[in-house]
Amino acid sequence: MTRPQQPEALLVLQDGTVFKGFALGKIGTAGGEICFNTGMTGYQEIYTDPSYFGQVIVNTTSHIGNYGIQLGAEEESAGVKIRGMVCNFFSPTYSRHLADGSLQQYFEQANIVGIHGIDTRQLVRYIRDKGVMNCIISSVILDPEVLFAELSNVPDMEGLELSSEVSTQATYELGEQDSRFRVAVLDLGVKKSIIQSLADRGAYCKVFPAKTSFADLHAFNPDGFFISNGPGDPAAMPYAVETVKQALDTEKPLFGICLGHQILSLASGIGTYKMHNGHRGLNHPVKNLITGLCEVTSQNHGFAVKGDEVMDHANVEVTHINLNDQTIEGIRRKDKPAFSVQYHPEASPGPHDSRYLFDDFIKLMQ
Ligand SMILES: N[C@@H](CCC(=O)O)C(=O)O
Repeated sequence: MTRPQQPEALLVLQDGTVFKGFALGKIGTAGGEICFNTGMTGYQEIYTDPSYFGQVIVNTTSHIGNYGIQLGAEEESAGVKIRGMVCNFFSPTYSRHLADGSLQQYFEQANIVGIHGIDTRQLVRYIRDKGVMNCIISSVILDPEVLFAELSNVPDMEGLELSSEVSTQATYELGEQDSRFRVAVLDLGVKKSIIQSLADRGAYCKVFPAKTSFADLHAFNPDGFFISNGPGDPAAMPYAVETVKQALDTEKPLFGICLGHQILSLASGIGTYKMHNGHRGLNHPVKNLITGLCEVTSQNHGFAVKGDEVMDHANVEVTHINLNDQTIEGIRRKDKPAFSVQYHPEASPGPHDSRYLFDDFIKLMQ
């Protein structure tokens, strides 16, 4: 049996390096920041995580698509958020009785352009050494020079505010209305499983658009504030920093995850920076400095908070560090009931070692 001819595709990096492969998903052209995720599973949760908005994801696990997709259950938001996808082996067919369809159809419907047949080991080693950069994929422009010229239209992630593009437009509520705790969730690109993790612990959550004023959050009369994950550069979000500063003044508990951690840091006077390469995967070792225990964590971030500025801060203490590169993974305020982590305790996908952080937030509200 001969295999059907597959359409060709090109991947061009910002420094001009060209990779040749085959088209997947929608036939077209897409550019964004190229990032690699080392997770072995959970591709649909990754593609629908709003924190990946504007990024082209390289999956280092070699088989993608083989278990299909599930609508709802494995979506972290309403639909695909990544800009493009790169993998080694892409399976257009799938095998799982619970699946609702193929990843190929899912990407076609969401207009997601991808490329497969790429030696992702070579690609990842390359971008790991050179550092994060933009890229462009196309299955219609097959001249590398023409494609390279198109790359100049792809914006740099540094300085980019993206939360308002993925945040909810209208408020909504989750959980039981007569719950003991009311949580105001600032949606900077929140993952569904985070709100679910709060609701599962008895919190009645009201989710607000990214640019909601503090006065509107406060009018909900919350027992605590939650500042979500999300895409883009935290330094380009003075509006969220201002909201968090005012929330801190209430002396009510505040918990931030990933982008929310970076915003709490900025609101506390600690700067952020763009990393050489982000952390994206499901097995990043983190040490909890309070308990002395290590947790294996799910991560997705390209920015981080400045370690020296945390260490020198009179009112902020480091609670968690990354055991691979000693970057800051968690902080807490000494003078306020506020804490945050750079990684993703809700996992989805990933290990569940860090779910205790949601319990800690609930305890703080008690
Ligand atoms: N956009 C931020 C935060 C990501 C997140 O919240 O998941 C970063 O890349 O560092």
